[in-house]
Order: sequence, then C-alpha cells, then structure tokens
Amino acid sequence: MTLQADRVVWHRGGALVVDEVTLSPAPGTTIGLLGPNGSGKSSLLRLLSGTARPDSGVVTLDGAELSSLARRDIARAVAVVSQHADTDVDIRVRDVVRLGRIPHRGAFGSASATRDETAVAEALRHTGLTAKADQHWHTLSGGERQRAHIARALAQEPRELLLDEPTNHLDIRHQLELLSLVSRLPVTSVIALHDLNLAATFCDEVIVLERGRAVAGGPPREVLTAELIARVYGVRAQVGVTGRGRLTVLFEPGRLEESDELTPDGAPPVW
Ligand SMILES: Nc1ncnc2c1ncn2[C@@H]1O[C@H](COP(=O)(O)OP(=O)(O)OP(=O)(O)O)[C@@H](O)[C@H]1O
Repeated sequence: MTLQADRVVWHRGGALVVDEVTLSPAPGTTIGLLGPNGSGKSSLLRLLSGTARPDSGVVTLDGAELSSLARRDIARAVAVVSQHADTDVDIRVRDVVRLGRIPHRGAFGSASATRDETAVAEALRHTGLTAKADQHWHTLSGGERQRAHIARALAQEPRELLLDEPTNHLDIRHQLELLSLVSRLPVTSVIALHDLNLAATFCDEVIVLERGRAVAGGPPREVLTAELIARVYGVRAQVGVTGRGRLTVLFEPGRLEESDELTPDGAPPVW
C-alpha cells in the first residue's frame, strides 16, 4: 500500500483542473507527471500531499483517506518539494534541512538527536551541499536553494516523495544527479517534469495530463511516442533509442501542421 489517488476531481476558481485522475504507483517506483503548462500537474501534487482536498474521489495513504489523518502522520510518510518555495528568514542551509526532522519529533523533542543529525548530514551529502551547510539561505544560488529544499525533503526520510519540477533551476549535471538519486531511493516518487528526456531516462512510468485529464500512462517507451507528443504538446518530435538503449526525444522547431506526417508508432528506431 502506498499513496494513491482514486478518480480525484478538483475545481479551482470555478475551472476544472483535475479531472477524474487515478494514480496508483507501485511502492518504490518513480512516476513522472507530464503535460503542458496548466495541465494540472501541480494541482494533482497538491491533492496527493493533502494540502488540498478533492471535490470528489479520494486520496489514500496506506488505505486511509488523507483527510482523516493528522498532518504530522502524513508528514512522517510524505515529503513535498513544491515550486517557488522561498523564505525571507535569514537561516542557514543546515537549519533548512533540519526542518525535515520536525515530523519525527515527539512532544518532548526529538526521539534521537543522533538519528536527526545523521539524516541531515546524509541529505546534505546526497544533494552535494555539505560544504554549503553553514551558508546563509539568501546567499545561495537558485539551484542551490532548490537542492536545499530537496535535502530537507530527504532528511524527512519519507516513504513517498512529491516533487514539483525539481530540476527547474539546476544545471545539467545536477539535474542528472538529482533524478538519478531520487530514482535509486527506496521511496515512491511522483515528479512533475517538463523534460521528456529526463522522464524517459529516470521514470519507471509516466502519466500525461492534458487539461486535467490523464490521457496516457505507462512505461515511457510505450507512452512517449511522436504521435502523443504531437497531440498533447502540438510539437513535432522524433523518438528513438540510443546505442545504449536509452529512449531519446528530439524536437523539431516550428508549429505542427495538420499535413505533417508523424513517425508511425511501433518500436522506436535505434540511433
Ligand atoms: N487558484 C487558482 N484559481 C484558479 N485557477 C487556478 C488556480 N491555481 C491554478 N489554477 C489553474 O489550474 C490549472 C492547472 O494549474 P497547475 O498549476 O496545476 O498546472 P501545471 O500543469 O502544474 O502547470 P505548469 O507546468 O505551468 O507548472 C491552470 O489552468 C491554472 O491556471
């Protein structure tokens, strides 16, 4: 059992933004949430994290409806890294990461200070921030802040990790390192991503949203076809497999015309 959404529907400002989406990740897998701007990825993550309640349908954690659980109980299992999270407080990186330990504290402080400090040190190490641990938040670059948020989520030692465009500010090496780390962790991760190649490389399964609806889902190799990319994004693409067997998408600039011939579905060519 894990975090699951069953036919969730959510309206925001009168508009339908999540439309009957069902998500049932196998424990330990990495799921990519794909789709154009405004297709509902962040909204779905908010429903999964319990920060918003669906108008209909349910989100459950180990079979219990999320809305029936205490926030602390959810936070012990589910860590979230949302977009645009920032602070004006002058706080050091290590203290940001320590925030991840709060759900594990009892009424009289932490059950184990050593365990807390080990989790924080590990999270800093995994995100390459050990040397920056004592640096002040406002002196960090955008990418370093992003990594600090991820370190905070890792320090939480969650079973479920919800990440909203975690590679946004990261240089290519850190994009690869971060997703490689997340996909290797023994946690279930749901990651909103724009980069189809990163999704193809690191996700066990992807779900493609379009106007709030899940229009495709499954292993990247089955889902990420030129036809799907044309239909959902309105972009011409070639999908192939590199000599090392990695699915790769190449995009063609220019608007897609109705007369465009798309690569037929089937096994992607080897490049
Ligand atoms: N508070 C709100 N009131 C009204 N509509 C909203 C509100 N928040 C989001 N929306 C709308 O909900 C839809 C889904 O937004 P959401 O942020 O979930 O999309 P997204 O797929 O994460 O987009 P992006 O890739 O641009 O981050 C959008 O059309 C957006 O305009």
